[in-house]
Parts: sequence; C-alpha cells; structure tokens
Amino acid sequence: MDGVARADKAPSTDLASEWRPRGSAFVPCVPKAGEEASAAAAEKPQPSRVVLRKPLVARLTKEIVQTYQICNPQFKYSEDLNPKRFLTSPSVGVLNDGYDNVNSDLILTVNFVLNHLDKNKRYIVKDLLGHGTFGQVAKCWDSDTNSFVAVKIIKNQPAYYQQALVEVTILSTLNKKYDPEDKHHIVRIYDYFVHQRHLCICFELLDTNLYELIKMNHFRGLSLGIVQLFSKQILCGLALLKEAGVIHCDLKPENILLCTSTVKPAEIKIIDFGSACMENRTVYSYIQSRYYRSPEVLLGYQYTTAIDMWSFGCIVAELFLGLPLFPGASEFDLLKRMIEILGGQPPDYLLRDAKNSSKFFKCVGSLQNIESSENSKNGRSLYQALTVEEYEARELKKPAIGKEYFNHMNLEAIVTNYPYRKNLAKEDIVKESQIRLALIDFLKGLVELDPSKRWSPVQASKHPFVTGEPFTHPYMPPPETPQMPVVQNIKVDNHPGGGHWFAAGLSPNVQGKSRASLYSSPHFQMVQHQPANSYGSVGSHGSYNDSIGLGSSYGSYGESTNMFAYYSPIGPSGMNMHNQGGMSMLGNSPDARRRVKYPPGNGLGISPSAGNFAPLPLGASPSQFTPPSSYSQVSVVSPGHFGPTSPARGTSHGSPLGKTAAVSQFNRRKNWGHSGSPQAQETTFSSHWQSPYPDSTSHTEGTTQPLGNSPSYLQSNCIPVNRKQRGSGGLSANPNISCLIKPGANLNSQTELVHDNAETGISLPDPGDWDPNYSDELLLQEDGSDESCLANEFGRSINLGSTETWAGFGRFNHVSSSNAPMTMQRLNGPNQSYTNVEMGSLPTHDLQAAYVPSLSKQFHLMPHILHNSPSRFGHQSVQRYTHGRPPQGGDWNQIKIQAPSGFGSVGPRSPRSNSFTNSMTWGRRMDPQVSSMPPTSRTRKDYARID
Ligand SMILES: Nc1ncnc2c1ncn2[C@@H]1O[C@H](COP(=O)(O)OP(=O)(O)OP(=O)(O)O)[C@@H](O)[C@H]1O
Repeated sequence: MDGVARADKAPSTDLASEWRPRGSAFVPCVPKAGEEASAAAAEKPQPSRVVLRKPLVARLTKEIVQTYQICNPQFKYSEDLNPKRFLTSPSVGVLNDGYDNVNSDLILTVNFVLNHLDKNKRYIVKDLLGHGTFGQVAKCWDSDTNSFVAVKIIKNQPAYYQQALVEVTILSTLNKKYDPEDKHHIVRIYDYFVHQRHLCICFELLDTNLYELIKMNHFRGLSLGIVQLFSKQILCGLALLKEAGVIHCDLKPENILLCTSTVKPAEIKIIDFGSACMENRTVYSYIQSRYYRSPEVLLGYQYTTAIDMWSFGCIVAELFLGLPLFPGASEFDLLKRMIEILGGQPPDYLLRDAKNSSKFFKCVGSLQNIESSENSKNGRSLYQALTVEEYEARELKKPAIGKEYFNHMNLEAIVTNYPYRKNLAKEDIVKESQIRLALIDFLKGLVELDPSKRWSPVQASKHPFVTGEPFTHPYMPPPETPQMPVVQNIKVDNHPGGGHWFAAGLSPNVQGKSRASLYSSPHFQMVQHQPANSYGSVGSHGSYNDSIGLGSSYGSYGESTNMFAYYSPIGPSGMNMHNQGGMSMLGNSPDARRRVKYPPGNGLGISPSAGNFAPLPLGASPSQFTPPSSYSQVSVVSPGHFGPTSPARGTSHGSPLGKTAAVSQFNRRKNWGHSGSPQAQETTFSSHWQSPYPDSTSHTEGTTQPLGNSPSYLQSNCIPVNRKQRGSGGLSANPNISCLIKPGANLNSQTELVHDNAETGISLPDPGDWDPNYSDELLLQEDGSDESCLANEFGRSINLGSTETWAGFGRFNHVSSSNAPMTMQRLNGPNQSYTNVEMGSLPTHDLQAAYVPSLSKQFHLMPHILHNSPSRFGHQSVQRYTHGRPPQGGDWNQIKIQAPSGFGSVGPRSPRSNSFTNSMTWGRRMDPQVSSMPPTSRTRKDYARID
C-alpha cells in the first residue's frame, strides 16, 4: 500500500515542481524607453475588438437592406419597389379604375392596406382566407389592436353591397343585443367600412371550416364525441337565432369554423349571415345549399327557422358519416334521397300549398279529396312522388342523379352499419352502438320532413345525444311556446336596387353606427323627404311591376327624416303604399291585389313587408316588427313570382334586368322561372299572436292583417348550376385541427378526439361528385356589364339619420340577454367588457373551464375518447365508394346491433300533430308552428335503460 501511495504521490509532486507559470506571460506591460508618448493611452484599457459576423443567410434575408447599404451606401428601402404578391385572381384590373378585376373583386396583394377612413384605421392584408359568392375574405393585421382579423371584402356591385349590409345588420344585432357575452357560437363582427367602393366587413379571425376538417380526415366521419360536442355548440347558436327570429338560410359545414384558440381547440362558430333573413320576412324562395336544403324550401313552401334545423341535421349526419346524407345532384335527386332515406314524404298540407309540388309529385286522389284532405286523414297521402321517367316526361329533361355512397338506403341502417373503427374492443362497440341509436333518434327529429314537427333548437338540445344522458327510448321533446310570425312575408325576386333588403324588413340604419361614409358609396343616393305620419314607397321591382318597358324609375324608402332612393331600370314602382295620413304613394300598376291600410298617425316605418322602413332593431323577436298599429294595407302589384303579370314571366328568374343573373346571390336564392299563376288569390286573415318572451322588448301583442297569396303548383325551373367553391383557400396549419384529426391527440388533456391514420390506397370519393353545386359566381359574372348602370344612378352622401355611435360593436359591452332559452351555454364564461378599441382583440375566454365540465358529463358518449383509442375508423369503408375498388369491409368490425323493439320503425316521430290550416296561404301561417303535445294514439314502450 505504501508503495502504491508513494507511487501515486510521486508523479504529482514532480508535476507541481515541474510546472510554473512563465513569468513573461503575466508580467505587466511596462513601457519601454521611447514609448512614453503612448503611456497615457496605455493606461486606459483598450477595448477588445470582436467582430461578430451574422450568418450569411441572415444577411441575405432579414438584413438584406443593411447588406444592400453596405454594397451601396446610397441605397434606400422603399416598399413601393417591392414586387407585388397578388392574392386575388384574376389580378388584372379592368373595373373600378383598375382597382377591381373582371369579377368586381378588389385586387388584393400582400400588404395591401384597407383604410377605414372614419376611424383612421388601417387593416393590412396578409393572406387570403377564402372567397365566396359575396367576395373575398382576407386575413388582415389590425395594428390598433395588434391582432389579426378576417375582413370580408364584398364585390363592388350594388346588390352585393346591399345584401352584405343585411349581414352587417343582422350579425351586429345578434352580437350586440342577443349575445353580448359571446356565448352562442356566432362569429363576432368588429367593424365595417367602405374601401374603394367595396364594403369591407371585419370579423374575428377563425380557423378551418368543418368541411375542410372532414376533408383532412379523408372524408371519414368524426368521432361521436366530437359530433356531440359540435352539435351542442351549433344548437346553442341556432337557439339564439330562433330567439332573434333570424333564419341563417345557408347553414352547411363550410359555414361553421373552428376557433383559433389553442386553449379550446374544439370550439366552433357559425359564420356567413349574408343569406340570412328575419323569420317573419322571408324574401327568397331559392335558398340553402342543395345538400342542406330543406323539403319546404325545395318544394317552395313558406319557411321558418326550422329550415336551419334541417340543415343542422344534415350537418350532424355528415360529421358522423364523413359524407353528406343527401348528396342530391339535382333537386329531384335530393327529394328522392330524402324520401328513400327517411322512409316517408312531406305531409299533404305542405304538398298542397307548396308552389313546386307539381314538379315532383303527382296527385293520386280526387279533387274533392284534395280539397277536403280526406285521404290524408286516413293516413294515405294524396300525392305520389314522380318516378324518373315521369319527371322526364313532365320537365322534358332527365333529372341529374348522383352516386349512391351508402350501401343502405335508410337512416337507421346507414348509421347502424357505418363501419366501426378498427381494433375497437367489443364492449366499446356495444357502447358506441347504443350511442348510435341515440344519434339515429336525434337525426330523425331534425331531418323531419314535416317542418311543423321538426324539433326546435331548444328541444333538440335536450336530446340524450346532446345531453349525454343514457338513451333509453325515443325522445319526446318538451312542448315549446309557439312564436308567431307577426307580419306577412313579402316575396321578392331580385332587386338590384335594394328591394330585397327592404323586403327583408331591414333598415340600412345599423344601430349606432355612423354611416355617412358608408353611404358615400355610389350604390346609394338619398333625397330629402318631408317627415310624414306614414310614408314609404317601395317601387321599381320587377317582381312587383307590371309595367315592363315603361322605363326606369326610382323606388324609395324612408325614415322619419329622409327618403332613400334607389334606381330601377324597369319602370315605375310596382309596389306602392297609400298613406292614409294624406300622402298618396299609389303606384301605377293595374294589378294591385293587396291593399293594406295604414292607420293615420303612426305609420312610421312602413315597408312592403308590413313591417317598417324605420330603423329596425334587427334580430329582435318578431314582436319587435309589429307595425305601429294593427292594420296595414299595401298595394302589392303583381306579386312577383306568382302573378301573371310578373316581369319574371318573360325573363329568366324574375330578374328585373331581364337577365338570368342580375345578381348572382339572388339567383342562388331564387331560381324560379315559372309563369305567373292565375290562381293567386287574395287571402286576408287576422292572427293573434303573443311573443313567448317575457321581456318588454319582445313581448307585444297585436293583430295583424297579413297579406298572402297561395300560388298553386307553379312550375319552377332551376338555373343550371355551376360548381361552387367549397371552403377556404387552403388548409390551415393550426395545431387545433391536428388535435382534432390526428390519432393520439388530446382534448383537455384527457380525451383523445378523433381518428385513425389515413389508410393509404383507399379510393376516396371525389368531392366534386357531391359538391353542392348551386351557384352563383358564373351567374353573377354574366351581370358584370350591368353593375355600373345602377351604381351610376346613385349619388354620394347619404345621411341615414343615425344618431348613436357604434358603441355596441364590441363583443361584450352589453348585459347578458336575460331571456336566452338555452341552458347549455358554456360554463364559466367570463363576463368581459370591451370598448370599441378592444373590439379587434381576439377572445380570451376561460376555455378549459368551459369545456371540461361539458365533456366530462358526456363521457359515456365517447367510449373511444375515454379509452384513448386511436379512432373510430381503422379504414374507410371502400364499399361505400363506387370507384371500382373492391370492398375492403373485412377490416372492419361489423356487428349487428339490435335496436330495441319498435325503435326503428318509421312512424310519427312526435305526437305533436299541429299542422298548418287549410286556409293558410303562402308566406303565412295561421297556427303556431309547434303546439303543445296532444295525447298520442301510439302506445309508447318503456325501453330498457341502456347503460
Ligand atoms: N371570420 C373568418 N375567419 C376565417 N375565415 C373566414 C372567416 N369568415 C369567412 N372565412 C373564410 O372565407 C370563406 C368565405 O366566407 P363567407 O362564407 O362568409 O363568404 P360568402 O361569400 O358569403 O360565401 P358563400 O358563397 O358561402 O355565401 C369561408 O368559407 C371561410 O373559409
């Protein structure tokens, strides 16, 4: 040991003795002789010079300007010299002094600045988010709020401009008045202004839409947990719309967007209120995207918020199936699919009164029976759907029939047999099969062919599929207080000058917004008008006008101090009003069929819709649209699409411009080209109604004397449709989405959400095969040449008499709506107050807190979420797609689920038996849409509880 120790120690001693610092290395520098001159300088420590060179890539990219300046000290950076990156296509400026392309779209480039002059605000365009019928949606930087927003830049055409104002009006009212706390999954509107004759609407920035989400998931359905979560949120939005009396009219997966929040990845919002209208002022009959079009709209019957519930049902089914439930290639195909899949047909009362019934149905009862509805009382319909051959014989053209994507042709079988995801444990399959039964029952209440029996949002929101309660027996919705439309709907074909807007009961006076600059648009002109007790002249609409060829005229509408004029190339006012206060506004049509008397004294805000032209509290319950007093009389000349004298007879689709595509979005909404009906009759009745809401703003009673006519079985010709672009311009890289669709992704750190890996080699359906092809863009383009003819007629500054400031545009600056009927609002939502300045900032909710409870409550609905298993689908069921590939069903867990006895039978879904009365006329109903539940004749079984 000693030897070892010594041996260890010896070398170190040697080393220590060997190594010493060299004196020269650490010796202070002493100036030598002759260096004194620099001694003073040497006393100061010399800074060491370190040259840090940035990487070449940095010097050539983010520091390129400095690099240029090193090369050439004279170099000065100027943004103008940057090459432009165009976002709009085509990018050639041919209209509006070169600002607009041939489609009347503003030509956008990256860093293009949209100026809101009034507020001295700049929105810097950064990217294009999507585009649709109305224009482009750009992602913009709002430097005031340091946040991104989405700005919808409306095409520079009067009709688009004005219809977009409807969107502004409805949405701002929904936000401000009905959902100040942003709890109802409706997109927030922040601002709007005009830039280079384009109306720009600024929204909160959202993410990918649900169509894109399904597409990213390879058209496989989403997990039931997600379907349920989304359903709940959409219902929350729809409940708000119903409360406000607003019909969205274009609900589809593309118009439901994920929120950008990373905290709450599964929050969605409803967008695109550009087609929306008030329930009591339904204007267009050609609405909704085809796959999501309700039977009553398809058949040309009066419609209500129930049409959104139909669309919602289609969306829920599509979220689950990954493919549309009714991918009709034509309206005939659509109806055929509805009948097959749902195992029934629209009720006789609807078929009797709908104007397009004869296009799709033949009558198999005697005339007497039809009048007395005798057969239908016996449970057998008086109408039978046409076969393809019969349709062809009648319409002289073959109906387009699309592919069948499902092996089964009824709802129960489609849902029940939809492939389960691979590797699912048997007990999970059993669990999911039970949830599927709840889903089937849920869907049946939504895609109910009888609109009077279709569930309302509140009713649907209490369904076990949504609440997560165990599903034990078919759901019986609680009765709902009926809400009666107050005033008569006015039907309008197309109105390039704004008739649709007025007819929709909308005032341009968005509450509280200074609109002077907005109406500097050439699309408007105002003339001064003496205040009167009652006034209003709605004119110059082809639909109402019998005087084709009489030249142009101006229509007008008024407020208490101003009269707004718009130009119509058609002729004198076709719809006019008498003011019993002494001002005659009678038009010159020989075909006045309706006369509504306005009582003297309080006729403010008279509109053709027996509503008002006065600034309307849009989005309010119908009661708010009560005419100031009970009676109104309007002379409606040639009620548009029904009347034999409608100019629509000679032109395509009623366009007052005599063109098919006077304004494209209206063609989308309305495609009739039928001749007038000699059967249009005047029907007058009174209805007594009561708002179900207790608050003072919406609770009003009144008696209305509505207008109505009942066109019988008018033929309708669809505009040939062109392909419509779906979704946004590109896929988002938002991590939220991957969370939704990637295996293993978690929601709220505890639930795995969706799906399996894409299986390679599977033949997927070409989305083009089943795109809802109604549309628009091409039709509008046809009208490009006309766009300026109206615009030129309008003058500049219009004072709309706005008095308030736009204080309410913020998201949370109002007290919560006290009468919201929904109980499923998010929990723990913060009550924030935003000022105008804050409007642009993005929502910052306590998202986790809001979601966890709702999710945890429904865990039994999400077996695969709970069990953290990869997905419902190991493979896509190739057999559903007919692309020549053999079925690969062998990979799937196919189990047969036995429904509880009586569950799947096609029978009355609900004991509610209320239907419209026989005397009901088009656009009007006498009875409430939903009544309390009378006793059912059907014995209900007590189904065993499913755990
Ligand atoms: N707030 C938003 N945030 C992010 N993207 C948006 C937003 N609003 C719209 N978009 C994108 O722009 C697309 C078109 O928007 P929108 O549906 O409002 O336009 P539109 O012209 O009314 O379309 P449509 O032809 O369906 O009527 C949407 O599908 C969506 O992808």
